[in-house]
Amino acid sequence: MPSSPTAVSAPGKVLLAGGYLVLDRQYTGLVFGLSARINVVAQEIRTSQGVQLSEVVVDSPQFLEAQWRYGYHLAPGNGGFKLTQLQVGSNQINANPFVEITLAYALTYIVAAAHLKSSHVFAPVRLTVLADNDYYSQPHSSPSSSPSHHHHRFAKFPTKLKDAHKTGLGSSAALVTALTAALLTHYLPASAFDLTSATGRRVLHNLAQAAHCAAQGKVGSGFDVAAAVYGSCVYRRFSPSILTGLPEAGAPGFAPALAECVASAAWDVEVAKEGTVVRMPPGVALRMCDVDCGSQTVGMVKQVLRWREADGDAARALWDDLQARNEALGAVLSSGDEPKEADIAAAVARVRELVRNMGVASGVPIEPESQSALLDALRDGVDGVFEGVVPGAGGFDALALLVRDDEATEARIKEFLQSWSREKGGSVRLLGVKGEMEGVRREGLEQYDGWLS
Ligand SMILES: Nc1ncnc2c1ncn2[C@@H]1O[C@H](COP(=O)(O)OP(=O)(O)OP(=O)(O)O)[C@@H](O)[C@H]1O
Ligand SMILES: C[C@@](O)(CCOP(=O)(O)O)CC(=O)O
Repeated sequence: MPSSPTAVSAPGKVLLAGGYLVLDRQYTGLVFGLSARINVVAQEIRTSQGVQLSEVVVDSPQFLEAQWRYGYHLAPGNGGFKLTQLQVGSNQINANPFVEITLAYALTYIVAAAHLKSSHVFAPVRLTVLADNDYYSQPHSSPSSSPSHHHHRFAKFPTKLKDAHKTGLGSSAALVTALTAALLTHYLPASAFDLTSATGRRVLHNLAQAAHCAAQGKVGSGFDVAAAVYGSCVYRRFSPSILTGLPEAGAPGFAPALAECVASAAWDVEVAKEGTVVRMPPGVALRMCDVDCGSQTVGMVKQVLRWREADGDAARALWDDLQARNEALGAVLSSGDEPKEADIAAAVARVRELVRNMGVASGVPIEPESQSALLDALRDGVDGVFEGVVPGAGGFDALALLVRDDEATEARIKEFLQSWSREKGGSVRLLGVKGEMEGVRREGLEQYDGWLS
């Protein structure tokens, strides 16, 4: 009997306050999960009786040529599973390192940590990835223009995934987290992995962080994976040294090292969400704007860290002040009494001020002038917009706004952004996403009608 399909989803992220600081364990980030989710459905592939296949198929049916098929085998010297991408039709192989590395990590972990025999055979599986449309800024067959009932939530994009313009909501972290969660839930008994338990989430978090760092080729703060697992939180990063001894997937010793790493007590990450540590007050929404003006700055993190190194005491004083203002913003948002709109606006403005100072001091366009002008115009010209920031690393790509949570405000923002885009050139657009508290979760299958083959 094939097992029944398993569906999970993980949210996107926005770092409302704490960009750069959160790279250092002495500081924290104010992280919000977003209502845009990446869903993964795991289904057993039926094979003819007696036929055994070591195969995993990953499909992203919203995009062109987005299927990745892998065979896998155990690598010698306890190296865990090594994957080999198989050609699909006559198409050139297009690698997806986030998918490939996550599969290698999750399958290896399942065998190594669940004490399965190393000769363990997995029933072949198909994983279908469905992402909420706001992760990508391409025009698409929107729900209203698509009469077919099964396209009501997930759009078809007329591009390959590599050509899709991402909006920066953390698709890779949500993907890695949801894929890992789907595989662990699908292959392990509930007694060995339970997504809803604190232990299950810790295993998922540690494994997804390790896989995401390997796929990215660098160790960031990891706030995006934390948001995908835990949802909105105050985040203090893990010490990067936890990952330094880990061999590459497939290299000798990888399997036991991964199991040990995931279970290690050295994970010193702190995720605070109990009580009212992080939340949006009633009547307030966190909204995102996509700023698609084409300019991008690379190396921002390096340059800010270089300034911090060089400026020593002055930089430390600025970061300490900014941390206090970030915490004050968190406190205003989560205070038991309903905060006044003016208090929210003032707390965000105080954060913005020091972020701008950090940008000037480091020479990095964290809140570039064009973004300052847009934020000021929204705040001063649109009723219901309290304040906003350039989130995360800053730059030209996005804005996060704190606004009154009603349709009239939403309509005013949209209208304002249309005329702003017309007058200034470029394209600024309000996304549909809102801040949301919940992290990874199991999903029912009904919402994927028409997408599962
Ligand atoms: N729908 C999807 N199906 C399969 N893989 C996906 C999908 N969406 C994203 N990915 C993977 O994630 C990668 C994009 O990750 P990247 O970290 O560059 O962007 P992001 O996480 O969305 O943005 P940011 O890090 O700026 O928040 C893609 O190249 C692909 O490997
Ligand atoms: C600059 C940094 O603190 C935030 C980057 O955030 P984003 O990718 O711009 O959302 C880097 C990090 O936390 O890994």
